Amino acid sequence: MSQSGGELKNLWQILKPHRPSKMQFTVLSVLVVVTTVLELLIPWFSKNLVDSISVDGVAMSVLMTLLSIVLISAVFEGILTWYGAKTGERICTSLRYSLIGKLLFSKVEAASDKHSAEYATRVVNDTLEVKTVLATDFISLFAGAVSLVAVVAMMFYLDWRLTLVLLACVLVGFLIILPLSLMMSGIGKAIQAAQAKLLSTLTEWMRHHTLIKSHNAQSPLHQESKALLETCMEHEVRGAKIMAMISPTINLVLMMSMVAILGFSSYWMQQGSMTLGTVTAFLMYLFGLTFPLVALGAFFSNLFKAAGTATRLQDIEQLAQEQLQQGESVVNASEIQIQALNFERDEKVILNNVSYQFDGPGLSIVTGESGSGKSTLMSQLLGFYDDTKSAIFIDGKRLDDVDLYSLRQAIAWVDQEPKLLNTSIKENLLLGLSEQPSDDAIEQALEQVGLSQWYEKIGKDLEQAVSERAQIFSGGEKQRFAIARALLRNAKVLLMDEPTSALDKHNSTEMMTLIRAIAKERRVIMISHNSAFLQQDDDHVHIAEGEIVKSAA
Ligand SMILES: Nc1ncnc2c1ncn2[C@@H]1O[C@H](COP(=O)(O)OP(=O)(O)OP(=O)(O)O)[C@@H](O)[C@H]1O
Repeated sequence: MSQSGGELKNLWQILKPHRPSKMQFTVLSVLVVVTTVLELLIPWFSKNLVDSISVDGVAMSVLMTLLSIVLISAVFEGILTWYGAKTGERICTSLRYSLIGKLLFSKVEAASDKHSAEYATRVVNDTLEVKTVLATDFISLFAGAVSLVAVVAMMFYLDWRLTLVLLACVLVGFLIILPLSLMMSGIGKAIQAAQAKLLSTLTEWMRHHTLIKSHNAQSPLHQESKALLETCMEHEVRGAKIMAMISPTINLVLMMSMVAILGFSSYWMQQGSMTLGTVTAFLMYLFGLTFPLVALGAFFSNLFKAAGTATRLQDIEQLAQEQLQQGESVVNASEIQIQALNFERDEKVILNNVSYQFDGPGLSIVTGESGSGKSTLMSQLLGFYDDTKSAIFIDGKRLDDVDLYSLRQAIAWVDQEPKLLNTSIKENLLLGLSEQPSDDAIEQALEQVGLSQWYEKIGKDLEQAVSERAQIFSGGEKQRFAIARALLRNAKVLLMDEPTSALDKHNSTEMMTLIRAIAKERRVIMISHNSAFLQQDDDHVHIAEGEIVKSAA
């Protein structure tokens, strides 16, 4: 199969689950047929009108009928355009929703080789190409194809000689336009790739704005953006060049047709084998052909552009998905057992034959040198990696058989640099909660983590936006906020990755007091480089080169 053929097949596979219902398709077909029939009647009645004109005047009944048809036809055309666009928009929205779901439910490692902004570009921009084809071009093509067949039939009926002249011109035009449309496929793909690169780079720069400023990197990056913009422009200009060739070609075909038709018709009129009314109707039908021909040209060029993006969208459709809410529920997570766990990536052993057990409430401190595998071990407990699930048991149930949704309700992860979404304080705190706690319960959680003063300071306004760089928090406040988020979901186990790393001595001591208080009711597994925090009763796990070398309860 040719490359374009393969891409068209991919596009169909992507769109198939989102195609319109039978009902929508029927409504659309009826609208197309009615609109086309009405449009075909206009030249026919015009012919009757022209042929009825005499020195006595014009036949009023023919004139009134013609005016009524013109009005009704305009109304139907409006309804068809609106309904077609609505159907196309629905398909595009359904496709985007499905792609966003694939991204959100994908396995941790499935999407890790791409920059996140690149996926965002694909979902928003690549689907725009698909939407153009569906919401406008397809409907135009559908209506155009029906009217093309009908117009040609009417023309044959009016005068087959003139129709043959016209068809010969159209065939020549079509053969010129088709290869140009095929060229748009490759250009479409190149434009999408260049725009995705620009967007992901810009997102990255804005995310690390302070890093860039502090390193005086603005000018070189600004220059770099020029190269990216120029690549985008080059592809766009190539696309515009092709489009610039398509439109005049269509016009040229129409002009040639017009000259040929006028020449032949004046000859046949002088011969007496054709009336003025027939020529008028024929010219009106010819005018009516412009729309289907332009629609055909636009459809093919945009279709190949959309097909070019289909492979990129299929990458998202095919991301390995995680199945949540399947298997046995985790309720307490009071016993976490790791049995001979091995974790390897890129032929490198990261965790080697790790066995350990965490029971009930209390504090476990995981120490080890940088890169020894502490965070990797903790992330195994959330069931992110299929290949290690059989080595982990929660309350006696193998992680393979456990419902991951309930597991992640029971075990909360507090990152070293707590992640905050660019939304309100409240939405950040209640992330993923199905039952919304009251504002009082939120206030209590904030008080429990020592954020009462901070809460007063922000005017107790939970709807306040948390910007991406979260300037309303200090490092320690952000950590506490993330702990409050874990407490609000009533997690039974808290995994904390170096919660004191960004804090001074005073704040570290306060944070440890808070963690110890929380560990009275829950199991807290805390990664730390600082073994000075260890107290006699603590459970201490020391990792070196992916192996547990010392543990004490
Ligand atoms: N999914 C993965 N694919 C490839 N390598 C990985 C993966 N997960 C972890 N690693 C590698 O495993 C090693 C251990 O990383 P990890 O983050 O667990 O160390 P750490 O002990 O927590 O270090 P630090 O104290 O500096 O945070 C690193 O070299 C890391 O790159």
